[in-house]
Amino acid sequence: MLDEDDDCPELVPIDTQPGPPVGQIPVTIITGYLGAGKTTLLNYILTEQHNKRIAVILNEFGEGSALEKSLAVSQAGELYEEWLELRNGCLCCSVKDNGLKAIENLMEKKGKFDYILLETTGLADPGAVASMFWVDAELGSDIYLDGIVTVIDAKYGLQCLFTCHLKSALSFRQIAVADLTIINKTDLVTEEELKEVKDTVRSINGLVKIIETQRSRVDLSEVLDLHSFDSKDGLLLKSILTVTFEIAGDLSEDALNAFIQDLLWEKIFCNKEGQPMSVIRLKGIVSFADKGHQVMLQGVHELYELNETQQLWEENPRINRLVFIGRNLDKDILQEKFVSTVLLGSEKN
Ligand SMILES: Nc1nc2c(ncn2[C@@H]2O[C@H](COP(=O)(O)OP(=O)(O)OP(=O)(O)O)[C@@H](O)[C@H]2O)c(=O)[nH]1
Ligand SMILES: [Zn+2]
Repeated sequence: MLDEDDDCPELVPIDTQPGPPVGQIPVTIITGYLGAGKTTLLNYILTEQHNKRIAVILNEFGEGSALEKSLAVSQAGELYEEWLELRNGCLCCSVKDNGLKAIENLMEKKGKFDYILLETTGLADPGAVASMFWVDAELGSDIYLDGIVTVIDAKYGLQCLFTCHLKSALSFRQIAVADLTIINKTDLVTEEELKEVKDTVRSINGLVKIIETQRSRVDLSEVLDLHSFDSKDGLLLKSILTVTFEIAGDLSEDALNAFIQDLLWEKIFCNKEGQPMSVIRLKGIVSFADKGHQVMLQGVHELYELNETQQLWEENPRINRLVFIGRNLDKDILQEKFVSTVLLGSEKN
């Protein structure tokens, strides 16, 4: 719950739960199927009275501009736009990784924001976007995920939820991971139809908060600063573990590929109970002996990539930092495998 004092732009959570560290910036992911009213919601939020500097990131695929994302920033009430050129690979990972990079770049240039709103494309899986923020929080990012808001078109949104395959899977996931659902365009449906939509949402996500709107007009306090993940380990993150370790030295690139493939593809690593480890998200900075630059490891489910970064190791100690998020992970076992098979200079190399 937040202080609503108008003279106080620095809103400080006063709850007693272990919240995010002071100074971290909340991100709200706004998702929902094509045309549900996401942009309408963002515009509404930006023009409402508030004392926040809000950065909005639009991850949309406009006509012919798939390689660019528009970035609009509301500062002291005025809206200006800045175009960031972002390299764009696959929909899920590159878009969100670049999204985060864009935020970081922008903060460097323009100073910090109080709040970030990220509109995903109507075709995005918000779960994958969200996992990006968990892993970056682990790596000490300035940004934390505040909540996932899913906008639903009351008239067309769920119409074919159980008939059209692609759409249903997406809409289903968007609702399943939501902390808040906004059933929008209530002007287009009858009471009965609205109730049906609400029941469907409820059946997919029994815990989610539901708000009904026209033109996405919501009370800002219902959307921002939800702190959905501060104490959420028991819900969405249930049984999902994070393992982080740091190992000094150089790695064998071939051995690292083999290790990752065993982990992500073959799933041959098990925890002490014999359950196979399952990785949802993987990220790291690693060192290869023949490379002066740091190498970034990025993985989402079965996909991963290793890319040389601009960052030189120079005189910095070469320390590999790895973060794994997933189920049945065991730090001791993972680290032992990693050190014995991937690290150069260990017995097997
Ligand atoms: N009748 C009605 N139309 C609405 C309402 N809210 C939004 N719209 C209209 O719905 C259309 C889509 O709204 P957007 O906000 O662009 O939807 P979006 O989710 O951002 O769409 P994409 O980014 O293309 O996925 C626009 O023409 C809006 O004017 C509403 O409550 N009622
Ligand atoms: Zn939009």
